[in-house]
Amino acid sequence: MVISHRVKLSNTWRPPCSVLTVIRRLRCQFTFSTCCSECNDFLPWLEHKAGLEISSSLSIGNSAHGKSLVARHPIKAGDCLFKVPYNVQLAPDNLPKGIDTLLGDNVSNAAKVALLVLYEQKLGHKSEWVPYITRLPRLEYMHNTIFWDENELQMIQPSSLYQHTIMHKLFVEQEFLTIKKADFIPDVLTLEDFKYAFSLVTSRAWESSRGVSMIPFADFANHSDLSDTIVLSNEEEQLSEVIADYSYAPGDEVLIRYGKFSNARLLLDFGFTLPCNKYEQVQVELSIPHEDNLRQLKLELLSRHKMPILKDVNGLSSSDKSFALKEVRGYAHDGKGRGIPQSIRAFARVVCCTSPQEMNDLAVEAAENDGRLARCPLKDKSREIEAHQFLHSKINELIQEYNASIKSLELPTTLCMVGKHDLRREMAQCLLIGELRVLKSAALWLEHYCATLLRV
Ligand SMILES: C[S@@+](CC[C@H](N)C(=O)[O-])C[C@H]1O[C@@H](n2cnc3c(N)ncnc32)[C@H](O)[C@@H]1O
Repeated sequence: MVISHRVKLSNTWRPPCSVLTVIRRLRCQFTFSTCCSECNDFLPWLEHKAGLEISSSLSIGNSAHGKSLVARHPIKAGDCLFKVPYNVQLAPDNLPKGIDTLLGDNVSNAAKVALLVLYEQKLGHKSEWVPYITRLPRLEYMHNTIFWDENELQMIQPSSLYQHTIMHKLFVEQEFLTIKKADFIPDVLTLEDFKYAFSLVTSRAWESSRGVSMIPFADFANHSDLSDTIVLSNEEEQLSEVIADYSYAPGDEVLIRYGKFSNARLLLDFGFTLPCNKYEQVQVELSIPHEDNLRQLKLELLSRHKMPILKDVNGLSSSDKSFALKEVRGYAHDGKGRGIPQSIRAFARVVCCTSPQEMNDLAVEAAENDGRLARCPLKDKSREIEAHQFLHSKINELIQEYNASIKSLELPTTLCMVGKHDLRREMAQCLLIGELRVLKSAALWLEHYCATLLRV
């Protein structure tokens, strides 16, 4: 049995039974869902297609987050919630053979499944998947940042999600062009149709041995960062399944965890954010200043020690390096504990070197240890403080930027800011507030670290 993962795309940064506290159980289980009467015939249809029972304990409901899975009967931890065989999942090999062969490896599996969704939609009532296809959310209910207009995207400008959305858009456009070139696509198919289908895939599909699959029924489950319930792939029995980690009363919504995803990832791929996301993280980019005389030497030193720097959009080396920061909780007085990642501290130590001799000392120290550069505190305490103050100042700059953006989102809305835009503004606020929380925790940790060094 293996854990199923959400779809990974190569161009985007990416990054699904344990005991939880009673509070977590409450937050995971007791969300409000009502019965979805127009979905009553869905499970019987899928079970008939699969030729076996998929779930005896769940039904499809309506919740604040669209459709949902709801306990029909009391469920105990360890019970199987559902089993969906591979033969009723939509994967690239469901595409008509000619199309699949023509596309070959030229496009991603996600793009192939998107094409499959469009193909089945086009078949209308002739599609064998019609009960599923017609229950997929409509475009107006989707808020993945790929659908945000330029004004909306400006709201998340301080976040790396802004840049990732641009890259993601380019990627999807490229996939669309490749498919168009294969020449079997009717001209009426637009990029907008394709973006919609592609986003349905990123927000509902899972990776499996069949590539990428949409798993009907399973994909009505909503996400909670506090849930430990994940989708498993049973390769032996050729099915995807979910086992209950908690007990549920009839009417409780069953929430699963799509992955340990930050709000940036949730917003890009799924079109929503979580307040106080347990897996919040922020991407921080640092660079070696162009005016630094030792810049070239530093870049060479970093690349010799496998700390590659980012490539810019033209594929050229820039001097930026991106680091993922997670919330730092608490500060151990001895400076130990999780703190901020060693990799960003190491980078700061290199950036702050002021002579080739200092850089050489770092290289020698790396060779004498595990080969990784600048992982130990600098012997010269004041230089160690300087490196961490450099980080602190960069993080503080970001904090100012985030504060200003959050403040601007609090301004009274203009008359045209209604509905969809308000929702996206709230999501932007939620994203920035979460990332700001992470940045502030890192700044506090750095302040403690420097203050401790000054005392000893
Ligand atoms: C796999 S589908 C889940 C079923 C979906 N609610 C539906 O109506 O079909 C994922 C989508 O559900 C919504 N969703 C899931 N969990 C959510 C949450 N915790 N908060 C807000 N929206 C959520 C998002 O729109 C997301 O793209």
